[in-house]
Amino acid sequence: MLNVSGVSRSFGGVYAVRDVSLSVADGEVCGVIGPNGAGKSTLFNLITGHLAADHGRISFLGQRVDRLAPHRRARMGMSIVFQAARVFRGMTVEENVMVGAHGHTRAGFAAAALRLPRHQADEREIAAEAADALARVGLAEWADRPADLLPIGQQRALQLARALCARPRLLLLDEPASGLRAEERERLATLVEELRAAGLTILLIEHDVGFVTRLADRVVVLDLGRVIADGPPAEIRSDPAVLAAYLGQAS
Ligand SMILES: Nc1ncnc2c1ncn2[C@@H]1O[C@H](COP(=O)(O)OP(=O)(O)OP(=O)(O)O)[C@@H](O)[C@H]1O
Repeated sequence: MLNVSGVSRSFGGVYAVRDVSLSVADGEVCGVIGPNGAGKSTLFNLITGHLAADHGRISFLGQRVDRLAPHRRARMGMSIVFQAARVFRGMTVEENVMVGAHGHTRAGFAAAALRLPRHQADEREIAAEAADALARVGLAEWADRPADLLPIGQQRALQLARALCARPRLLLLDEPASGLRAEERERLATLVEELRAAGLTILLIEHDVGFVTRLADRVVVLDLGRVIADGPPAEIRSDPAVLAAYLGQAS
């Protein structure tokens, strides 16, 4: 579904991501881990289109996308949950999720924002989808409350519901567990497990190694911008190069 091939990106002559290749198969949960400064966020932004690569190719659903703007990649079915919780203030939880659905309706986001008549036919369909997505992430009873009153764990769940509303082929999660308390993290892990069981393809970039090795079918490890390991979680946990990279970090 996703193929990253020989991708590099440098800042001021220093490589943040260097000759990175990885692929994500249909229905797979792929985790990307690595110590601080390994290049995880840079790689994530290269895949979503928020950063341009200096070299290499990125293909999605068999089509080259590395020159496409983020919204074009989103239209093709990439849905992102950003690390920083972004909820629209002054909107309810349900309205926040409905925003995610406008990309694939006939009238589209502009018509929705301007409240054009043709948008109103879409509105019922979107509301039903939003309700469905909220139920999926366990937020159904919060639907009518102001989104900015939600605790951080539930704001993350709201973002997930918004991403699901866009009917993603590939869900991209940027450090979804960061800033969450233990029980919120546990709830999020359960949610990702449910999405995985439903067959969704997920790329998960994460600091928390335990979180990733629990959820991912395959784990790619970055260090100093390069891939140092790629394999099933059990193999990654005992890989000497991975242990050395994390030990180097701790010392
Ligand atoms: N916009 C930028 N300008 C200059 N240097 C950058 C920029 N973005 C990233 N870097 C550098 O690239 C390297 C990789 O950074 P990146 O944020 O991708 O790593 P990371 O694995 O996400 O780190 P962390 O876990 O700390 O978030 C770092 O050395 C960082 O300082």
